[in-house]
Amino acid sequence: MTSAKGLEGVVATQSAISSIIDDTLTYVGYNIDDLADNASFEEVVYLLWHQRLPKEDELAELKQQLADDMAIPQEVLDHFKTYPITKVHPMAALRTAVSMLGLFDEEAEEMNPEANYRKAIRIQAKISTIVTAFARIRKGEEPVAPKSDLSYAANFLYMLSGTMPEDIEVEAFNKALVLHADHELNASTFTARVAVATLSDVYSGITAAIGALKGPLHGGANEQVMKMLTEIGSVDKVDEVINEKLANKEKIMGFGHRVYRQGDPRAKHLRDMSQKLTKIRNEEKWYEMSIRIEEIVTGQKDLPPNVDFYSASVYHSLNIEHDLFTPIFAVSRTSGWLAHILEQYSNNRLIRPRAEYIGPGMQKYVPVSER
Ligand SMILES: CC(=O)SCCNC(=O)CCNC(=O)[C@H](O)C(C)(C)COP(=O)(O)OP(=O)(O)OC[C@H]1O[C@@H](n2cnc3c(N)ncnc32)[C@H](O)[C@@H]1OP(=O)(O)O
Ligand SMILES: O=C([O-])CC(=O)C(=O)O
Repeated sequence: MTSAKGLEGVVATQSAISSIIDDTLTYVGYNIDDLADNASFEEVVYLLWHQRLPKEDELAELKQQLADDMAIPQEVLDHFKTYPITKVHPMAALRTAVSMLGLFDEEAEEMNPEANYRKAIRIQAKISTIVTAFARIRKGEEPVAPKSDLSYAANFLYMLSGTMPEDIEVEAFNKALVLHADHELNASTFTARVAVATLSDVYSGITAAIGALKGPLHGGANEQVMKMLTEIGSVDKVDEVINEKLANKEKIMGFGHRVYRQGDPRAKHLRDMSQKLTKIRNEEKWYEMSIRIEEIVTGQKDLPPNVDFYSASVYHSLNIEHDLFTPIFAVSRTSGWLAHILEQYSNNRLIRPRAEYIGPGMQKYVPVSER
C-alpha cells in the first residue's frame, strides 16, 4: 500500500453538487460567475439541496421557512454569557452552539430524509442568528431579532449591526455568500461526509465541519489575511514585508490552492467588490495593498489568490470584526455541508480509508519492570 500525502488527487466519492473542472467551478452545472452576478443566496441554497433552481413559489417558500426558523433557544444565548468571553474565538463559540442546538431539536435523532431536510432548514436559518448574537453579546449588546421581510444576506447584516444595511452592502454580502456556498470535496465538506457516513446525525456533521473550517489552511485564512494587511499597514511597506516572508519561506495567507492551478475563479468577484467598497469607504489602501501583494506573490511564486484573499478587505469594508470572517464563511458553507450530508445519507457507505504503516516491525511485549 502507498499513500497520497494529504489525499492529493484521490477521488473519494461521487457527487452531483459542485464540480471543479479545468479551474471552472460550477454548482450543479451552473458556472459560479453566472451565479455570483445573478443569484440570491437563497436560490443557491435551494439549488444545492435540490439540484435544480427553484421556481418562484418554491423560492418564496424556502425564504419564508428560513425567516421563520431564525430564532435560537434562550439557553444558547444564555450559554454565550457564561464564556470567558474575551478569549473565546467566535468559531469555537459557533462549534459549541451548533452542537448545543442539536440538544433542543426534537428531531435531532430522526434519520429519515424528510426530518433531515427539516433540520437542514433549521440549521441554515439559525446559524446566522448564532454568529450575530454571539458577536453582540460579547460586546455587552442585546441580540437583534431578524426581520422576516429581509433577505438572508440583509438579515445577517441587520442582526449584526442593528441598523438597516445599504443596498451595496447587501449586494456585496449576498455575493460573498453565493461564492462561498460550496466547493466540491474541500476539507470541511469531507469532514462532514465522514462524520455522517457513520450514520451519525446532521448536527454532528455540521459541528465536525465547523471544526475543520476553523484552521488557517482552510477557512481560517480570511482572518489571517486581514491580520497580515493590518500588520503591514500601508502600501509602501508591502514590498519589504512580503519579500521577507517569501524569503523566509513563510506562507502568504490567501494564496495557493490544492485544486486550482491557474487561479480561483471566485477571487476576481471579490477583488472587484473590494475595489468598489474600499473606494466608497474612502479606505482604498486595503485594496491597493492587496493588489500589490498579489503582484508580488504571483510574480515570484506563481501562486494565485484564493477565495479568502479579497474576502478579507470586503468584510472589513462592511465594518465586520475580523474574527467574524471565518464564521461568515461557515454561515455560507453550511448550505454546501448540508447538501453533501443529505447526498451522503441518500447513498451511504462508511468512509474508512487505509493508512500505510511506517512504524517498527513486530515487537515483543516487555513487562514494565524489565524496560
Ligand atoms: C477556502 C480555502 O480553504 S482556500 C485555502 C485557504 N488557505 C490559505 O490561503 C493558506 C495559504 N495556502 C496554503 O497553505 C496552501 O496553498 C494550501 C493549504 C491552500 C494548499 O496546500 P497544498 O496543496 O498542500 O500545497 P503545499 O502547502 O504543499 O504547498 C506546495 C508548495 O507551494 C508553497 N505554497 C503553497 N501555498 C503558499 C502560500 N500561500 N505562500 C507561500 N508559499 C506557498 C509551499 O510552501 C510549497 O512549497 P515547496 O514545494 O517549496 O515546499
Ligand atoms: O476546496 C478547497 O480545498 C478549499 C476551498 O477553496 C473551499 O473550501 O472553498
